[in-house]
Amino acid sequence: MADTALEIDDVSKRYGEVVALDSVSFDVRPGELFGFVGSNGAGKTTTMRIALGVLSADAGQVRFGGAPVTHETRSRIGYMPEERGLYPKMKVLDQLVYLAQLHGMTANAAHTSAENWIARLGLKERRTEEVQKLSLGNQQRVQLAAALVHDPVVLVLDEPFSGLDPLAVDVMSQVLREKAATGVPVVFSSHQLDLVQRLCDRVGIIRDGRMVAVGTVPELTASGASRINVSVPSAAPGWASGLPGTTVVAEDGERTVIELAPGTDDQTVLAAALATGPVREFSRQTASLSDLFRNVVTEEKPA
Ligand SMILES: Nc1ncnc2c1ncn2[C@@H]1O[C@H](COP(=O)(O)OP(=O)(O)OP(=O)(O)O)[C@@H](O)[C@H]1O
Repeated sequence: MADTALEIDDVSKRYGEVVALDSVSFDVRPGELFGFVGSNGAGKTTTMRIALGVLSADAGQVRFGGAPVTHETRSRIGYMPEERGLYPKMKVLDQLVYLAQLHGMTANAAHTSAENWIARLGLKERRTEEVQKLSLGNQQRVQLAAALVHDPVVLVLDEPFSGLDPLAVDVMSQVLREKAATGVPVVFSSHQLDLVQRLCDRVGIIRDGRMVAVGTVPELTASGASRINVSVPSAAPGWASGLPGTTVVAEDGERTVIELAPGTDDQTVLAAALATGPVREFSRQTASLSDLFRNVVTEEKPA
């Protein structure tokens, strides 16, 4: 089942009067790390639970490798639920071995895999401790191990980075990258947009149960306005005002931030800057997922 995509196709879900998902579609391609972002209550957990099959959709379909997700496929998904869900009194190693066997591994294979992930995730000294006695961050590492221990062909992780220290964030990031590099589609939700931008191949933004953007960050930010930072020490204040196709968004001492309307040639701005005297800095601001997110979640809703 390697090299197959996870497809969420036109999925809708209501909880009574609440429309949690309204025709949500996106796909997570083989080998891809896909970041799923949205405000609180936007519908991420609901989508992921439906993808896993622990919740049924009212309409639409989830497919893996082109076929609807079945009980068999489901057992090959690695899932990290938001509410977590380990057995608190079970010891780390026992728990992982048990979960791997539950997913169909032999006792030997389960043991080997559990020990591998324990080592990989820095849990060796904790392997015989009860999960409930671990710190939250370490519990989360165990939770990741639980999602990986049965060698899943798809990974669906609900906020795997929340509450992790920077070192654990690095470990988690590396593991997810490595897993994707083996051809597995990996989707995770997160509110840490800088991290999502750094780590993910593509992102999907959900708002009030509807997908409002799907693509790479450069694709999603390409059509919007871009900003440049200009530093002109000898310019008079207001030197940039009135340049066609531009808006001055900040002026702080010698530094001016100028927003270019789509299609505006930045060389016109450079020429105007040079006309004031020496130019110390002239650089484009990298478009950020945070800016894009703010724009799409605060836009007026379509009628
Ligand atoms: N069991 C439930 N019963 C009723 N409404 C629910 C239930 N679960 C979720 N909802 C509602 O469905 C919508 C989507 O919730 P969901 O948990 O999927 O959002 P989310 O994007 O994961 O949010 P968060 O970032 O806060 O985890 C919300 O309006 C939520 O209140």
